[in-house]
Formats: sequence, structure tokens, C-alpha cells
Amino acid sequence: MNISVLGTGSFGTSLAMVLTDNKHDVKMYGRNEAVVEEINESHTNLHYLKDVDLPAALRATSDLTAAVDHADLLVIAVPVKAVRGLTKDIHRILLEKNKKVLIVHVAKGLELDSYLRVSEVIEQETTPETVEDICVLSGPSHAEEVALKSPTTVSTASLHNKGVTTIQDVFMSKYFRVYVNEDLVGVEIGGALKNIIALAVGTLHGLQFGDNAKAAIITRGLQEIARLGTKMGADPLTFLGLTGMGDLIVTATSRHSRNFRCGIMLAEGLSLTEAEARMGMVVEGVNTTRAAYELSESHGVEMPITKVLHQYLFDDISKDEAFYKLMMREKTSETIGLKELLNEQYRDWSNQ
Ligand SMILES: NC(=O)C1=CN([C@@H]2O[C@H](COP(=O)(O)OP(=O)(O)OC[C@H]3O[C@@H](n4cnc5c(N)ncnc54)[C@H](O)[C@@H]3O)[C@@H](O)[C@H]2O)C=CC1
Ligand SMILES: O=C(CO)COP(=O)(O)O
Repeated sequence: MNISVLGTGSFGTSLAMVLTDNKHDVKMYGRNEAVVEEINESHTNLHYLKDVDLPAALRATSDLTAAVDHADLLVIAVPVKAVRGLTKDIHRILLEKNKKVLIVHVAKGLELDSYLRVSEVIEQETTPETVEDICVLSGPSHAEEVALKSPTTVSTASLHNKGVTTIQDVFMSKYFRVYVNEDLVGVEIGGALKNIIALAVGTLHGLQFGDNAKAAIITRGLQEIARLGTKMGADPLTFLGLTGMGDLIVTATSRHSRNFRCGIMLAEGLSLTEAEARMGMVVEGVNTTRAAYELSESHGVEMPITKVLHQYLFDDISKDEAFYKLMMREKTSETIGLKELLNEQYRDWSNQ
């Protein structure tokens, strides 16, 4: 298949390697000329993937029209905040060329201000005349390990359920296994919100908290991800799968995670701006903490970890105050909130 990967960052590059390995004709599009030249001339992308040699067949361009013209499948691999602008440009080119494509995105977050999931942003900026289906590919998949062909499993879901088998076919290989999932909302929400919890656990790690505390934040974090996700229409069981618990584990415990590492830098005393600049790659959990906190307030869903992290990141409360607020919250039962939501949702289903 002719495929263009839009975004020459860490994940775009590693996915382009998987697709090239699978014998597809792959072009990468990047806006940074120096990175494009490095991919074409040296077959490396060292800022994003250290010690990795790219296949010689993998070519990059900084010409978006050429990349869109090349492809039947577009893989959007840029940060959430860049998706809307890039999609507008893609749509304009598709209209000019009278062309229709399949889109899959891999961005993990919610758009700031609109609070939309990424597939909703893409849907708003395209039409059924130009785009066959809008899919997501998500799950525990650090770019650094994918590039080393380390066994990885992910899931794909889509708006119209038309493109998922194509996505499964083109990406699947002996080291990259793809499952189909019917729950687009759950897959996107799990991938977005786990970054908040990874940021929180990274901060705990940097502050030398113990394993008990980390396990508590991961577990209670999954609970609040499921609470908001279910309220937004996800199937609660999705949060037990690859794009929920799976991605939460890999992000909240790994030295590869940008969110986890950003948390460590905050604990070491760097400001948010300094930590993001030192990372040099996107830390999606920062904007998603803002979006999820505001969504939780408007939906009336309790998300104590997100709320306290929001205060820690943006209102400058101290770490002691943050932990006091979490530990000394009003006494409650372990399953309250989620159980009520589940009952509500099962009532809705049984009435259908
Ligand atoms: N790095 C990873 O292991 C994984 C990342 N993701 C998600 O993939 C998305 C991208 O992440 P990374 O590749 O890690 O980010 P990155 O920071 O490594 O790279 C982002 C790339 O997007 C480019 N970019 C930004 N705005 C652009 C625009 N308007 N037009 C064209 N290119 C633009 C940047 O120049 C850069 O090359 C994020 O939403 C992330 O959560 C998902 C799974 C794994
Ligand atoms: O989503 C990821 C792995 O599945 C990558 O997480 P980070 O953005 O925190 O590196």
C-alpha cells in the first residue's frame, strides 16, 4: 500500500519503520528540513531515536502535497495540538486532488479548549468525500522499543468501523500485533488520560515515594479514567484492556515515557516550562490534565488525582499540600462513582 506518515518525531519514525518492514511504499512528511534531510541522507533521526538505523527505502519530504498525493493511507503522528491545523491542510489538498484516503491517528490526548477527542477533531476538519474512515491506533507502544522491533501489542478502532481491518492488515507483523476494538471512545480516552497518571507517578518517583504510593496512584488513576470515560460513552471494559490498563502500566512505569520523565524533572525542582523544554518532545499529559480537569468539573465526575495534579502544575500548591489533599479526602468506598455510572449505563443499554 502507498502510505504517508505525517510527523517525523519519535512515534511517526518508528511506525514508518514498521510499515517499511511490512513492504509498504512509505513516505514521511516532516516540517523540519534538517530532520527530513537526515532521514534521507544518513538514514537516522537521532534527536528522536538514538542509536537507530532507519531502512534505506524509507524516504522523507517536507512537501505536504507530495506526501498526501503519494498515499492511500495517511498516518497522523503529530502532537494533539497540531492535529487540527494539519488536518485542515490535508483536507484542502485532498479536495484539490479530488482524492479520498483512509486516516489513522496515533495522538494521545484531548484538544485544549474544545475538549474533543482526536478523531472528533479530524472529523470536524474533513468530509466523507475526502476521508473513507478515521481510525485510531493506540496501546502500550513506546517508540524506542517499536524501533528495536521489541514485541508490541496495540488496538485499532474507528468512526465507521470500515477501516479497522485495513489498519490491522497493514501494521501487523511478527513483532507488532494489532487487535480490533469496537469502542472508539474508550480507546481514545484511555490513551489520552493515562498520560495524566504517568505524570503524577513520575513526580512521585522523583520525590522518592515508595512503590505503595505508585501502585495506589496507578490503580486509583485507572478508576478515575474509567469514571470520566464511561460518562463520555466508553465501554468500561475497554479500560481493562491494552489501551487502558496496558498503556497506563507502560507509561507510568517506564524510563522511556516522556510524561513519567517530565514528572521526575518537576520533582527535581524544574518549572513546567523548563521540564518541557529539556524534554524536547511532546509531553501530552500537561494539556490533557487541563482538559480532563475541566471536563470532570463540567460532567460532575470526581477525579481527585487529576484535580490535585492540576493544582500542582498550574496553581503552584506544594507537594505536601497535594498529598494531604489526596490522602485526607473525605472517607469513601472503593467503587463508589464507577458503580453508579455502570448501573446508569447498563440501565440505558437494557432500555435500548
Ligand atoms: N513517542 C511514543 O512512544 C508514542 C507517542 N504517541 C503519541 O504520538 C503523538 C506524537 O508523539 P511523538 O512522536 O512522541 O512526539 P515527538 O515530540 O517525538 O514528535 C512530534 C513531531 O511532530 C512534529 N510536528 C509538530 N507539529 C507539526 C505540524 N503542525 N506539522 C507537522 N509536523 C508537526 C514535530 O516537528 C515532531 O517531528 C503524541 O500525541 C504521543 O502521545 C503514541 C504512542 C507512542
Ligand atoms: O504512549 C506512549 C506509550 O504507549 C508514550 O508515552 P509518553 O508520551 O509518555 O512517552
